[in-house]
Amino acid sequence: MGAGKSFWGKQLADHYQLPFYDLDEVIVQDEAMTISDIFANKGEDYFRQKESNLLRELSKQDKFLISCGGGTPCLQENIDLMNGRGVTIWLHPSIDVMAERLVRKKYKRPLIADMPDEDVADFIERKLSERAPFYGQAQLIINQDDISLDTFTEKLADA
Ligand SMILES: Nc1ncnc2c1ncn2[C@@H]1O[C@H](COP(=O)(O)OP(=O)(O)OP(=O)(O)O)[C@@H](O)[C@H]1O
Ligand SMILES: O=C(O)C1=C[C@@H](O)[C@@H](O)[C@H](O)C1
Ligand SMILES: [Mg+2]
Repeated sequence: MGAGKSFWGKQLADHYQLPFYDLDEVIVQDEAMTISDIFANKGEDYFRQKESNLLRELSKQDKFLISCGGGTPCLQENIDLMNGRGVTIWLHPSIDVMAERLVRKKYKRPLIADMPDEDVADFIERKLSERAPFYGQAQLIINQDDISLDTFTEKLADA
């Protein structure tokens, strides 16, 4: 959450002229509901199932770029699918940078929407340590705060 997947995914897809899918946005359009409303009305399990189904569906295409959701890779079959279909990148800025971004857009993220601002950094740290075994299976890791499109294109050229 707040790592910059949606922010950079769109720019990278434009750069490489690839069809772009922000998985969260695809879910929102398909359900005609915000993510917060899906969590509240249909539950997280429903969201996770939908997320996995749509990932599988979108991955049938030839060339594409997906910005997944923060929880998408945390199901082994999802990270296996992503690694099998292409290049995966773990965007891993510092916790402080992510917390600062998320506090501004908390309402969009049901996992933190009702959390006091001062608790967000601890929550991210906890989530990251739970999720690192999955995120760490990505083929490339970008763990700097100041990055540009060149940061990606240089890494991808070597991939
Ligand atoms: N390098 C950056 N410079 C400035 N703003 C940024 C940068 N990266 C991300 N942001 C902003 O930070 C916020 C969070 O980024 P973004 O939505 O891309 O995260 P995400 O990884 O897609 O999170 P989620 O897992 O919740 O979908 C957005 O408002 C985005 O515009
Ligand atoms: O980190 C997460 O579990 C989430 C991140 C967002 O991308 C959304 O998929 C949703 O808010 C859940
Ligand atoms: Mg996103």
